[in-house]
Amino acid sequence: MTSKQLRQIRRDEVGKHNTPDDLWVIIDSAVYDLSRFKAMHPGGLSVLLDPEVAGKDATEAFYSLHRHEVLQKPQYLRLRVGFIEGEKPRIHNRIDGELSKVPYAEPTWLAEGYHSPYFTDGHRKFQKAVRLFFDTVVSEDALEREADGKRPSQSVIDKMTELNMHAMRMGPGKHLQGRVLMNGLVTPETFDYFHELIITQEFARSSMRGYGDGLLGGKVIGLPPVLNFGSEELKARVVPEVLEGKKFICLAISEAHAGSDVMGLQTTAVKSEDGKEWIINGGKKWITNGTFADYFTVGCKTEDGFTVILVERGPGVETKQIKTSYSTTAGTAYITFDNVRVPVENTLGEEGGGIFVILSNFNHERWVMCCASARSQRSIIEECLKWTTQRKVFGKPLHSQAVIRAKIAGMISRAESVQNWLENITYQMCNMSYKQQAGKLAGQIALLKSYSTGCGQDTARDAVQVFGGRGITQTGMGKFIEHYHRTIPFDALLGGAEDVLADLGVRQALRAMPKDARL
Ligand code: HEM
Repeated sequence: MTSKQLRQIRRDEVGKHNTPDDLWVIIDSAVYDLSRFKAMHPGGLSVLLDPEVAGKDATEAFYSLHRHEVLQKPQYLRLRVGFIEGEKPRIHNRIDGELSKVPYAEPTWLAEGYHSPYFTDGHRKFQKAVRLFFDTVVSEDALEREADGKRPSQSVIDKMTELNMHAMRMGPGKHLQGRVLMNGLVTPETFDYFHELIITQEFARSSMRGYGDGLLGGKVIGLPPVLNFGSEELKARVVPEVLEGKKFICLAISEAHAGSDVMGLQTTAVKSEDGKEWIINGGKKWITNGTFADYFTVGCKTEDGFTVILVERGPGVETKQIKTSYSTTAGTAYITFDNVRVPVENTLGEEGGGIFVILSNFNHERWVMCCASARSQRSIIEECLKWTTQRKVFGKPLHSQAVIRAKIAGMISRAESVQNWLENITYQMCNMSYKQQAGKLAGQIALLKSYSTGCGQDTARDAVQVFGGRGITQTGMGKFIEHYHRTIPFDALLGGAEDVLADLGVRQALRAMPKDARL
């Protein structure tokens, strides 16, 4: 039935349909005929026959138990028979491309009436376009792939290519030259780290963690060594097809034996007798996008120490799926290299200089993770504020409990502090060379990464308390809380474990201590 055929109905007329065989309810001004659906209702029959529900306005009861999206599903939309005379539905969830009006659901630079020293109107227009793109093109695929565990659809990757989004996700730089970015909303010369932050944060807003990584997270960390340390010939061959979403790349460093301890890696690369090839043997574990990658940026033990080499999928390369806390859409892999022969021209940076290649990659990688972490925490706050408003306990909204408000206060304070520190660091990045960033920001970024994922873990724990059993249920009201709580430990590991990073930040500070400083 189309909306044109829906009737205008008086409230007293609805009241007459209050029996098991003739059962209507009002939800947000719309009238639903549940007569045939009642037996299939996942929440059971008796709740629908309650005298406060059957033939009555059940808006409040409905929203304390269901997400708005339930009513948007075609099979339930069909139950709608009309609208109450003179009334219009008012309730909505996220509106495509629009900013949320829920307090703290947006960072202050986007919230009405607030100001920012960092973001311009150009950034705001860019954000609007990116959000609309994600809401209308990516979100649905994110939900579907997260559910079926398949990699993100090629159609989404291709649409991102049309906007040059894969290239923009690599940050500002030469790789943007000659490209039309976001239909011309920003030029390659003016694209800065704040634009990149916007893309990453809009991305994280989908709250589908496995999909987020599946949507070429491997490229964000695996391609920079090629861009920054590959030969011109290698770059000309590899970079365009990766930035066009035709081939996929991942970063393969961690192993079953070693993670943060990069120098303890055991995959070896030995030169062939004629010196023209590397022969690689070993295994890599927890490699994001590894199951579908065509290229692997591999950390190897070599005669001179540690060397990074680009390996192409071919004989001797085998990838197997690893099931982690999040969905297999991320393509997390266990990879084995069995006498894999690679031309020495695929060496990235100096032979034996791999640690420099990896370290120089870490700052940007961790900063990207901070962007995502700050945004994910905000989405959880939005969920908690909505839930505690619509959920009634002891006849009052859940937020009438001081303990609940105290938890939300902690969440807001953490998310705001992470975002504000992040914006400051981003501003420094915009005004520093890559080398200056390495010197001045490695410690700051490591500390922020450690701090933000720590905040995320606290927020996940508190959000579960706020949602109760729903916070550990994969469908229904708390589904995003369950997802966040299940996947947040991963954020705290990748790019360096929390404690290791915090320690790195302090060690960097100690290195910069003036020799003559005394109490
Ligand atoms: C158009 C009307 C309705 C539809 C389409 C509908 C649909 C659903 C669906 C799909 C669920 C599964 C939970 C989820 O995934 O969110 C559910 C659960 C439930 N529904 Fe409804 N429902 C409707 C009206 C109502 C009303 C009026 C009540 C009365 C209070 C009610 C009470 C419940 C309860 C108690 C549950 C179980 C909730 C839980 O497990 O937390 N439903 N409903």
